[in-house]
Amino acid sequence: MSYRPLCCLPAALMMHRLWVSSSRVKREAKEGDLMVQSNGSSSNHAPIVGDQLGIPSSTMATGGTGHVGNVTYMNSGMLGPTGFMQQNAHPSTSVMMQQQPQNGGVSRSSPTEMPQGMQTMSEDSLEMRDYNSGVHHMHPHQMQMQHHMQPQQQYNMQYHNHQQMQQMQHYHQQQQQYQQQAQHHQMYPPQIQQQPQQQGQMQQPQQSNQQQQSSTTLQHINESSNLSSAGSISDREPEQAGGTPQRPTAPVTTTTTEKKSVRKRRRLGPNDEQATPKQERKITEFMKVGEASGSNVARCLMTEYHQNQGSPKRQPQQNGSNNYEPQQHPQQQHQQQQQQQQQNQMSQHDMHNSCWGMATPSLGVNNRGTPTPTQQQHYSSDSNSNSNQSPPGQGGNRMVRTIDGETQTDSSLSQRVQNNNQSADEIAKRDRIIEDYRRQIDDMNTKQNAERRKYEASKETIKRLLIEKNMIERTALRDKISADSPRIGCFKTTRIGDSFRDQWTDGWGFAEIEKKQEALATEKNDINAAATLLKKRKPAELERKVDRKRPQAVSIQIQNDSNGMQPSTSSNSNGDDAIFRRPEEPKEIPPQEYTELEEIYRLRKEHLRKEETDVLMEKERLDKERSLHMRELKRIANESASQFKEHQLLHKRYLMLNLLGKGGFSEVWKAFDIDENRYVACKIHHVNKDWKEEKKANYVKHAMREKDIHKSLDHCRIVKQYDLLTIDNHSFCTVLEYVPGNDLDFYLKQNKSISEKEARSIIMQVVSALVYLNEKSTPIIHYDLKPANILLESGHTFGAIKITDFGLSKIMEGENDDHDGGIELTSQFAGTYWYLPPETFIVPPPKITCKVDVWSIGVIFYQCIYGKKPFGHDLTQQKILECNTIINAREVIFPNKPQVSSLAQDFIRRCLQYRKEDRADVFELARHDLIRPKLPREAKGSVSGIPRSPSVNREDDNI
Ligand SMILES: Nc1ncnc2c1ncn2[C@@H]1O[C@H](COP(=O)(O)OP(=O)(O)OP(=O)(O)O)[C@@H](O)[C@H]1O
Repeated sequence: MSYRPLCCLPAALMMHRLWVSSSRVKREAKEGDLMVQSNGSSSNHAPIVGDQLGIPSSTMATGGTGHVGNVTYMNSGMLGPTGFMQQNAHPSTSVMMQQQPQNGGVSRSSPTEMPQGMQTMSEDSLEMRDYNSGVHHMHPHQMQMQHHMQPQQQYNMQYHNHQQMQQMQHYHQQQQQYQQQAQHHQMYPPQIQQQPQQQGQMQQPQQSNQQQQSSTTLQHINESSNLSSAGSISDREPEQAGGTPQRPTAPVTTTTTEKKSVRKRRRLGPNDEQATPKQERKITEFMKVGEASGSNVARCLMTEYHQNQGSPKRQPQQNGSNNYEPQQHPQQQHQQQQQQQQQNQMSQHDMHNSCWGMATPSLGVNNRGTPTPTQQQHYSSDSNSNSNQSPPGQGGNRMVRTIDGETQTDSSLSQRVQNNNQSADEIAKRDRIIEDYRRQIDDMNTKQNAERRKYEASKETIKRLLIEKNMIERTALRDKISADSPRIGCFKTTRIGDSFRDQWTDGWGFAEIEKKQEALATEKNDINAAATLLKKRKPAELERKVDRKRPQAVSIQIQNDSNGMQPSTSSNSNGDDAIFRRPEEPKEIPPQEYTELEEIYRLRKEHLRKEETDVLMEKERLDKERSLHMRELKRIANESASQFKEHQLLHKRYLMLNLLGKGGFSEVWKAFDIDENRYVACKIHHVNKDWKEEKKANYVKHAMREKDIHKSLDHCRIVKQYDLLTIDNHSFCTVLEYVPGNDLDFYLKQNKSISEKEARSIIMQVVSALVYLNEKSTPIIHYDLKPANILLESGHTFGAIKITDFGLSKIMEGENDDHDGGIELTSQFAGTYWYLPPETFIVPPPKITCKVDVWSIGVIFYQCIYGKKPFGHDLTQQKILECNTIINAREVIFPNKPQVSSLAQDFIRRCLQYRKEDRADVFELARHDLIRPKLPREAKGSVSGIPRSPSVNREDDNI
């Protein structure tokens, strides 16, 4: 950048610089650091000013600050007399006017400063001249600031830069025009003088009342040919030293100020004023000056100056600046403006003086590069508190005091130094706070990492413990199975023809029971025989008493028995006996002995009956054990053969524990979800690699449909589906809610049948789930309802149930599907035939509806109560198909035992109607008296709009 003496600058260029400096002024004013640029740490400002003004830096620097003050005075002197600065611009702006950026006046304050400067200069056209950059050029100092800024601060500044880009572009173009004109004429052409006014009118119409002042100012600028000599600090000095023109307004009462200015110039020496400013100065150097300096006095005065100027744009937020000052409330602004207007005429002169007086320090502030916007904001806050909130009168007094002599200037200098120190303290304090925050963040991160490690460790521990527990359980189970196998039995591989098959062989427990039963039977026979013989030996006296016509053979038999002889077959004797041998007639025994023996035999028979019952119960138990044992043996065999037996962790989440069961194409594993900390059932679907592609596709299609249907269901009587995982190319897994108990099929195998009450409880819950399925916008047919798909939560039949396995489910959707008429049956002969209705066996099948499930409910209810299926109980699936068993199942027949209520029978009958049109639907079942909610007597029959079922008399409801 090049810097030209102010005296050589055209007015337009000076205007531009005024704007540039005004933006500095804003920052100065906010920071209130009049002497910032005097800080030796940033030498780029002071030398520039000194050189430009012909004042050596060394001379200017008074304690590192005085030269700035001088420079500012000089600048003020340059402009002050014109009245321009008095009215419109902060005196410090004159310093900026001396800067001649090489890029054609592109040099400007940072956008973050600019708005404030604009506010300061907004009363005339000056501010517009700085917005003539077609491209945003970051002020070097701003760049430097950004370099030192925190990222967030940089972002803020860049953000504001961006906001002001377009506005700046317009001004920049104008600036270039002015510069070109100024270079041509080297004088102050009239059009340039007028231009700012016009622009001011365009850009700041609210400031039109100050245009006259601007014109005056320009005129004074023209008249100020000896700008370089006007190197005074305040507006008063130029009047003295430079012989500058009079102020058009406020009466000149600047004696004190002028004296001060003169004294200051004298201190600087004559050469200072005459020194030719250097041309080559970097704006960055300028900006660096006074980085750490600040002055509350200047800030205060500056603020008051602006208040007295009545600029409504004083608020930094209005122009998107970097929030150097807190935004003032509009009402507060208005009040201040009113106060300022009232006092304006009275204190205008003083104000102007004070403005010029504060110009010097404000230059320092202007050129002072505060380290961060945050700091600037802080300073501005101070400034605000010192100025904006102070009564104008007080501000005026302060200004007067400030300009009241050199002693006072010295004191203000020391105050500025003090403020600088305070600023440094503030910065240090903020650094400490930032450091504290950093430390806190680091601590939190460390804690978070530790927590994460702990969490991972807990998961690992849970996993390890679960595996350990499972291994123990597995071992215990296998040990038990091994121990039970000899007693209960086991599968033995035997050769049958050419092939080998696993055949079941009962263990010794069954043999023992057989032996017991045989022994009991023998004993029973013996007792019966002895009792018969005893009767034959019954004494005559007793005989006569009882029956005088008693056959003699009986007494003979009793006699033989008492003699230890086997009873003869005399009772069966025929003619042959009489020919070959005639048995001896049993001798009669004494009545006492007969009575005793008779009692003994009777008691022994009773005992035998009890023993027989016990043995039978034992056999039943053993049978149950055997079915459980057989299932466990199969399960263990399947588990051992499974690829998931080694406690795999599916998707880093599901720990496979043990196999629950194996279906046609799937295996269900109990697993533990270590993310959710709950047990789940993982149903793993396998696609056989050897299948044809078509079959594979069909299987996957069904599995996907099951998944899609199941995941949309949310009912307490339906097993929930949590997740779907892909395991490999041939298998995937659906993660289901784990139901700890057995399924109803296993329970019925164990217990044959259950009570009607328990059966009704189960059926009630199943109907509830079916109502849910049928109330959906697209109803769902389960199609595979059977005891194996009803899970008993508690493991017995007097608890909650959940239905599962939607592998064959059908959704009643699509254009061709009529919800009432039904849907096409696409997979005929799939499912379990005992539980499917007749229409599903008809070829071609008619449309099916939810009444398929209703038929299944009837079969399940019947089976639960009677312990057998109503149709084809002893038949295999194949036989049922061959014999058309279900197609011929026109009427259900109820056994006499166990006794079942007519309500239950009616319910079953409504389910097992041959024609689906005659059969009840799910909603009718829900309304059936058997399972509908029991309500108070008066409300019966009219609850929920569901009419009471008329078919059955509730008197029978004695289940
Ligand atoms: N969510 C679950 N919670 C607990 N056990 C379950 C769960 N789902 C299924 N099981 C059990 O897993 C075993 C196998 O279930 P699956 O549904 O595969 O059997 P299936 O119905 O006999 O087979 P298929 O699906 O071929 O008809 C059954 O014993 C069943 O009780």
